Amino acid sequence: PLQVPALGLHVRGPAMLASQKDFNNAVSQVKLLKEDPGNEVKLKLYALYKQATEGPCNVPKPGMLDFINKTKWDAWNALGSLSKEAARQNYVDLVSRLSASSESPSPEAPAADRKQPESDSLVVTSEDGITTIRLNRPAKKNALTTQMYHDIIAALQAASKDESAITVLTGSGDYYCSGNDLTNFTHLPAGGLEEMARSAAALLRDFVNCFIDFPKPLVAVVNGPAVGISVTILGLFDVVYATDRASFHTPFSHLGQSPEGCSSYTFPKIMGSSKAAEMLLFGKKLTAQEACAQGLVTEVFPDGTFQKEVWARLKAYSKLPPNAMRISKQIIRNREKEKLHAVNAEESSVLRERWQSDECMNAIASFLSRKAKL
Ligand SMILES: CCCCC/C=C/CC(=O)SCCNC(=O)CCNC(=O)[C@H](O)C(C)(C)COP(=O)(O)OP(=O)(O)OC[C@H]1O[C@@H](n2cnc3c(N)ncnc32)[C@H](O)[C@@H]1OP(=O)(O)O
Repeated sequence: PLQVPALGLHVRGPAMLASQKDFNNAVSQVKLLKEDPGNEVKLKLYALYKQATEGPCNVPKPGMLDFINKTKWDAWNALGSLSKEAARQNYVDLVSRLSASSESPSPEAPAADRKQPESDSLVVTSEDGITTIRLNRPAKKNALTTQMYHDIIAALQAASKDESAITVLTGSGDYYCSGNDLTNFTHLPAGGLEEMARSAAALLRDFVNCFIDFPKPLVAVVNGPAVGISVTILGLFDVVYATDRASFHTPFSHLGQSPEGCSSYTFPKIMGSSKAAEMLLFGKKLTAQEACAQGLVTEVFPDGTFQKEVWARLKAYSKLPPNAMRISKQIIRNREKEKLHAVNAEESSVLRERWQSDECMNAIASFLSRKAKL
């Protein structure tokens, strides 16, 4: 069979083509799927549906800022001159594969061990004197949604007042965090791009302020690669433990953006101005060992023993007198606080402008249409 490269679909001979009735049934079946098939598959379904019902893409390309319609248009347009009949067949085949996989149980794990369905993108637990805030969107590499920024703020505020001695931020799955969820920029409010940038800058400022003001020892347990804001705020943690699988990447220029999380101030202080510039201007990705050598990471552990070693150490530290730890942190942090708040305000206001720039819009559109990866 011929391949339609962008979507990996097959074109069959006429004898095997699905009827209109099969197609109508498949359209109804999609609504009954038990599991959300994810955006990429939904985009395929959309494109095939349009091709099957209207033929090759025949509408003007939406504007650059109209992310969602432009992504849909790209998917439809990528089907080129695929015939309506072949598109119908591919749609039916895809729905039948989706229905089969949503009905059969996952073979990976025995029932007793299987992970419960994710109900929440952030999980907060308190045990052994440690409050753990866990980013829990492993399928999206723990990218931070707008709701997660709000939830992390609330979790930090609660942790600052709870009984625990130490607070930890970590991630579920193979990533620590892939930074800001780039689809946050596609939900344009009534006030348009300007209003989106204004409210995102206000939220960013509140979010970073919570890290600046956090009164107890704050530890990052970096369980895998870290990108963007999840890297920059590490400069506001007290201790950063990383697996040797972790990497540290701040691709702000690639995204038409600029540094946040006070990194324009903390990174040059931590690693010197030229190493900081290589990361923040040129997006140089550091290995865990490099980040440790440059002072951003406290200690690197082999991935195989990472969790065991780190948690054993944190449990021991959590038994130290909590007031002494708080007071020591205050002395270390207090003389810097005013400066950090000023830096945060400036970075947030520069980003507010950046988010409205063509450079930024183009970079995000490019990610969303999956033409580019870091
Ligand atoms: C209040 C607002 C404050 C804003 C503060 C600003 C912060 C700035 C930043 O944080 S800049 C950094 C932004 N992050 C990125 O640019 C990372 C983008 N992601 C990638 O480049 C890659 O996904 C990867 C390198 C992290 C991982 O690549 P890999 O091939 O291993 O995995 P996938 O690409 O297939 O990813 C799996 C699914 O996860 C989705 N995803 C990953 N990261 C993000 C993200 N940052 N935003 C949105 N979605 C993300 C990816 O799209 C895949 O989803 P799918 O399975 O539905 O396709």
